[in-house]
This record gives sequence, C-alpha cells and structure tokens, in this order.
Amino acid sequence: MLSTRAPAKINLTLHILGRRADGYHALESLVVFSGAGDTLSLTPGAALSLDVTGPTAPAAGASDDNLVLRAARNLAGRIEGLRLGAFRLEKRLPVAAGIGGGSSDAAAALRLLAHANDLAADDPRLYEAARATGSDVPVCLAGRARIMRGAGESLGPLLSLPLLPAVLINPGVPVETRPVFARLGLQPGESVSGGAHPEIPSGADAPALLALLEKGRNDLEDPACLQAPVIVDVLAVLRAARGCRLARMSGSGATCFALFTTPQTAARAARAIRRQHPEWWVKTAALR
Ligand SMILES: C[C@@](CO)(OP(=O)(O)O)[C@H](O)COP(=O)(O)OP(=O)(O)OC[C@H]1O[C@@H](n2ccc(N)nc2=O)[C@H](O)[C@@H]1O
Ligand SMILES: Nc1ncnc2c1ncn2[C@@H]1O[C@H](COP(=O)(O)OP(=O)(O)O)[C@@H](O)[C@H]1O
Repeated sequence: MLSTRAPAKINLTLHILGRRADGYHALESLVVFSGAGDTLSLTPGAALSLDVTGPTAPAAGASDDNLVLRAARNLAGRIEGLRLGAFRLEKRLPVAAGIGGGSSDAAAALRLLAHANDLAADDPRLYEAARATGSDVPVCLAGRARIMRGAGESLGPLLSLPLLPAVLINPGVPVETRPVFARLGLQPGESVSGGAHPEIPSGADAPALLALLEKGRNDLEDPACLQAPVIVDVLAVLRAARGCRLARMSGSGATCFALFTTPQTAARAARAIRRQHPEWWVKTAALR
C-alpha cells in the first residue's frame, strides 16, 4: 500500500488581475502549504475505487464525484493501461474552505498513481491531468511554495521560504468558490488595476517575507465577507490575538490565517481562541 499526505493550501496573497475571455479570473498568488491535512493511500490494482472516512468525509460529497476519482480518470484518459487501484481517503480538512482540500487530495492521487506506474514526477501528463481536474490542482502537485498565475495553471519556480508559525480558523460555514469570484462583477476580457504583487525572493527571511506580505492582499476577501459575514469576525479575532503579525483570508474563504513569530505564540493564541469560540475549527500550523 502506498500513502501520502494531502496538506492544506494557503494563499498568502491572492491578487485578481482581471477576467479572461474563457470566464476564469487571472490571478497572482503566493501559495504555501501546511504540514497537516488529509491522508490518501492506494492499494494498486486494475479497478478504480475510493473509500472516504474521517471527520469531514460527509461534507466532501458523493464518492463518485470526488476529486480523487476525477484526477485518476483524467490521468487514465492520458495513459493507456494505467494501473489504478483502491484509494482510501482520510478526510480531515474542512470542505469548501479556501484551503484546497479537494485539490490537494486530487494532486495526492496523481502522485500515488505516478509512483504505482513508475512515472517521473515531472511527467507532463501528470500536470495535464492536474490542470484538467481543477485550477488549484497543478500547484498542489509538488505541494511546495511558489507563485501561481493565470487561472492557476502557470507555476513559478519553487521558493525556499522560512517556516511561518500560523493559526488557521474555519468558522464552519462552507463557501462555494464560483459565487465569490462572480461577486467581483468582472466581465470577460476586463482587467483590474490593483497594486502590483510584491516580488518574493527565494531565501527571504521571516521579517523580510512578512514585510512583503503586508504589501499584498486577498482580493476575494471583500466578496467572501459579503457571502459569509462571519469571516469579518474571524479576521477581527485573529488580528486581536496576542503576537499576530498578519491576518488574512485564504483562497475564496472562509478559512483565515494569522502569522506569528514563534510556534509558542501561535499555540497560545490558538488556545485562547478555542476557549472563546469552541464551535470554530482552530488549528496551529507551520506554513512553507
Ligand atoms: C480561489 C482559489 C485560489 O487558490 O482557491 P479555493 O478558494 O478554491 O481554495 C482557486 O483559484 C480556485 O481553484 P479551484 O477550486 O480548483 O477552482 P475550479 O474548480 O477550477 O473552479 C471553480 C470555479 O471558480 C471560478 N474560478 C476559478 C479559478 C479562477 N482562476 N477563476 C475563476 O473564476 C470559476 O467560476 C470556476 O467555475
Ligand atoms: N476530496 C475532496 N475533498 C473535499 N471536497 C471535495 C473532494 N472531492 C470533491 N469535493 C467537492 O469539491 C468542492 C470544493 O471543495 P474543497 O476542495 O474543499 O474547496 P476549497 O478549495 O474551497 O477548500 C466541494 O463542493 C466538495 O463537495
């Protein structure tokens, strides 16, 4: 049996540059990953199947529509005789949460199938299957920090970034991605002129990276707050936490993150927030 982690994806920045003729939004985003997430395993075999367990399994929806199966089918469509098998997904990440849980699961499935079929990690068919599965799947394939552009299909070089101690909060309200983008009200072909994305140099230390992140933003924060007003409360709680250096929403929400200078200050903040809001999903994380 082969096994891999499917970590949460966090958009430290998310700048919307406009809307393309195909209806998708052009973006520029610094993407990092957490240590924790879902776990996916594969027992290789001829038939494709999926069993989903774990605390957030019911929210992930019908098994047949699962992004794990969609990714596997997209790869099988590109490689004749691909060895498939029985997947088991332990689902822990909140669903429809702006942290790409489904995308990371799909990317994990492609990595496991690559392993089971002796495909090189940079086999272009893996990237093509990832792209066909969803906008966020290509960046999740390597699961390492980098800038993502286009609708998500254009990936910058891997970045070496410091480990960022963080607290993640999801208030338990699922937020669908499509209507958040739609609230921007952009027409196909329309561009927006927000400030330029800061240049992120590989090897930046934590203070330098924090200073650059402060110059960035998440352009989906306002539309997501209109869709799920509890996000305003989450951001206020994170910004008020002792030691918080920066708080922002990830992706299309509702998960928000706060960055701290040490794992201890992050853990202390998480404990205090859990006491205040036992109904929220509150996790410490090391992002990079
Ligand atoms: C916003 C982001 C930021 O990383 O993350 P999440 O909030 O989903 O985690 C992504 O762009 C989401 O990627 P993903 O969730 O894979 O999106 P897809 O399934 O490809 O698209 C869902 C819908 O979102 C809209 N969409 C998505 C990506 C994009 N660049 N422009 C869009 O307009 C489209 O309406 C599309 O029909
Ligand atoms: N393995 C999976 N995990 C989570 N959601 C999944 C999965 N497969 C399919 N989905 C569906 O994909 C949608 C987006 O889920 P998710 O990837 O968690 O969103 P987000 O990227 O906003 O965090 C949900 O509506 C969910 O039903």
